[in-house]
Amino acid sequence: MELVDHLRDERNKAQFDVEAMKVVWAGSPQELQLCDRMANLVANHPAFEKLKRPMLVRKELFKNSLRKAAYARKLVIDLGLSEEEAKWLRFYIDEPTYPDLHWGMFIPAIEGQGSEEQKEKWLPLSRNMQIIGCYAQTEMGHGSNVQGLETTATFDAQQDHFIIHSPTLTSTKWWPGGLGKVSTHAVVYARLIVNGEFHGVHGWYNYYSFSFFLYLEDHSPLPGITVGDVGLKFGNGAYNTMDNGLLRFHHVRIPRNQMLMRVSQVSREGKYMQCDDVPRQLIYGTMVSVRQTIVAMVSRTLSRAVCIATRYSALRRQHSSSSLVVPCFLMIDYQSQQSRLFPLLASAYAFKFVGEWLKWLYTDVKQRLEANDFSTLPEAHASTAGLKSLTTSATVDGIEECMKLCGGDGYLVSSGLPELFAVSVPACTYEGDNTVLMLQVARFVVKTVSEVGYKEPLGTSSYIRRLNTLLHNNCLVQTGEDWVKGDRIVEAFEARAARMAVTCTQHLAKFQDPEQGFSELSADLVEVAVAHCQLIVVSKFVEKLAQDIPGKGVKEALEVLCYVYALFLVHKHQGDFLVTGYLTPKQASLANRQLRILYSRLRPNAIALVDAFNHTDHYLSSVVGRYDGNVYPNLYQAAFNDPFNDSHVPDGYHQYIHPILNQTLAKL
Ligand SMILES: CCCCCCCCCC/C=C\CCCCCCCC(=O)SCCNC(=O)CCNC(=O)[C@H](O)C(C)(C)COP(=O)(O)OP(=O)(O)OC[C@H]1O[C@@H](n2cnc3c(N)ncnc32)[C@H](O)[C@@H]1OP(=O)(O)O
Ligand SMILES: Cc1cc2nc3c(=O)[nH]c(=O)nc-3n(C[C@H](O)[C@H](O)[C@H](O)COP(=O)(O)OP(=O)(O)OC[C@H]3O[C@@H](n4cnc5c(N)ncnc54)[C@H](O)[C@@H]3O)c2cc1C
Repeated sequence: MELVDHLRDERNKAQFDVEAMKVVWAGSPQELQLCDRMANLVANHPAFEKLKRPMLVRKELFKNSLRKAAYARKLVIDLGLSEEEAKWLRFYIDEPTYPDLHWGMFIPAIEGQGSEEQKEKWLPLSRNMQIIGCYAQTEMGHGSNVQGLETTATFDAQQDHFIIHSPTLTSTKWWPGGLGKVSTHAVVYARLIVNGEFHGVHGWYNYYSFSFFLYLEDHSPLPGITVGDVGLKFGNGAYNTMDNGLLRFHHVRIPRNQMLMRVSQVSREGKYMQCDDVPRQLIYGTMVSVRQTIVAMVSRTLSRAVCIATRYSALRRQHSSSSLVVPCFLMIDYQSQQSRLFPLLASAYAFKFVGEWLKWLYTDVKQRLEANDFSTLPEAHASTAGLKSLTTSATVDGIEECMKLCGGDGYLVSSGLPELFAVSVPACTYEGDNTVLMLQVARFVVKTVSEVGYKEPLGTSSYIRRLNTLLHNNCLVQTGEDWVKGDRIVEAFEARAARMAVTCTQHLAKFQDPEQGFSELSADLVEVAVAHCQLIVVSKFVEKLAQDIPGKGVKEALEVLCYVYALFLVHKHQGDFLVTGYLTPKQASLANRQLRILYSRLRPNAIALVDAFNHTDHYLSSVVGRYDGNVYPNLYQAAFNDPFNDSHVPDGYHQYIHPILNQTLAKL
């Protein structure tokens, strides 16, 4: 039977080579081929069916996710998949499970913080999954505040042991993924006590937390250990496939050599030593690595929501105001729909490119760290923290907007959007609360501004070198067309970021106690950080356009997306641009007018731009976002696939409805 493509007319409107755009989106022909292969492997394997997931209760859901993880492992072994292929396989299975933490945090923590000897011992076991690990840092009373961790690790020189203990209820390890039911091991963060003294006192810290490699359980917990799941989380399905756990220690003894010893060591005699050439911040290294991975992945999450909303918008018709009978307007042709949808489409591409750049930055930093060069660590910390915060917040807001853009049908689980929202929301909190991370960026920016004159700003903050120009030269835009020039756009974002940073730095200087100033100005500081991070995203998009991009019309389509992203932000934050005096109201309104023109240029390419994401229907798992656009019969069918429609008479009908109809409520 010939398949009807309900979006064919839309696809025919494309003004660029979609196959070439797929390569740009994927990053390279090899990446495209790899993702395509793994996506289809998952889509065509019955073990990875996921449509019934939201109907399962927690225990069934969890068992189902264990089954999928086991099949994934079997595929990795049977097909001899590489670590990179296995990563994409897990990604397309599209279900948070314990291997994410095992591969994403437990192994990187050992790689980053273990001594050579420890790595040699534990990494092969971990990589073969003979042990399964998690990353136990957060406690019930301390998440953002890592300095506040209360779990203790006391050295017992007599027995050459550490004694791990949870002294208070609030010191209970709380939230680590994979901890609750599955992990056999954990990297546990704790305060180190040697000879009755807290160690590692430093200018920045009252005390440090240290990481220990711990054996947790083999079916039942070891003596002195209490372990469990933190309980049901938001959303049907969603993050409930993960066993986020709780963990308490009652004077649990572990051998001394289970302290991860790259950053600091405790000798047999109980002597504490910090490696001179390794900065303390390295114990935060795993978080930097995962924040980078989140940024690398987040564009796919946003692209998925945008793909669903764009396809449905290009299918569903509404009535024109002149005729309430004949449906004529496609939803996507409403200017108001475009002004909500197209910036999200542009954001997905913008986040993809900034994610690529961040991956490059992180790879470079990692190589330097291995050679004990720590000079670019502050830049890497600020960029990973800030971009993780900016992109996850925008993505989660974007998914919610996509749900609304699909009207009532977006709210149906069969649209794929509610579960996507529920599974994504915690990304704004895990791996660092987004506000707390923005405050870290603000510290970095303010410090850079304060050091002007005696320390050269580098990398993403090098615009601060031109502070004088950015503070005093105002925008030169005279026409709408002036706004679609890369250097002009970047300069506008630089001037806004620099002016906001300088104002905040001046306000901070008025406080005698800098920490009090930082606390009182924290809301303004977050805005400074947002401006700095948006500048990074815009400038990386503009830099991408300067590269050689093959394929008919591809570069032109990307240019439109880049300016939509940038001018949307100018419009949204026009208060910043006006208050800092960089823009006049006329220039701001020219930017907005140009944005509308760009929307009309983007419109014919909209469907082709979401097709270029190359998402399978399995990955989208959305009736309204299907590739063939055959929405209505499938929407109708999906209603009857709901087990609630198995019977016309629901449980309880006879018991609770009949008494009302029969006027026999008195017998209840
Ligand atoms: C929307 C959909 C998203 C879809 C994403 C898909 C994801 C796929 C990825 C798959 C991979 C893995 C799966 C992951 C699943 C999620 C798991 C979640 C796991 C966790 O949540 S683990 C726990 C994370 N916890 C945190 O992040 C805690 C946050 N808090 C902190 O980081 C710190 O406490 C702090 C905020 C940095 C503050 O610390 P402190 O007060 O001690 O420090 P100061 O502010 O005084 O700074 C001191 C000094 O140190 C510098 N610095 C701080 N942090 C770092 C760092 N990480 N690296 C380097 N340097 C750092 C700071 O700049 C200061 O320097 P200065 O003195 O100014 O020079
Ligand atoms: C799904 C999920 C998975 C997780 N997985 C893991 C894991 O595998 N391992 C692990 O160790 N942890 C994990 N966590 C824990 C996670 O890292 C923490 O929740 C996170 O770091 C935030 O800490 P918190 O919950 O204590 O929030 P808090 O720090 O209490 O923050 C609460 C509020 O206070 C504000 N706030 C806090 N501090 C400041 C400040 N200094 N200035 C201004 N505002 C502030 C925040 O912005 C936020 O609005 C996970 C969490 C979730 C939700």
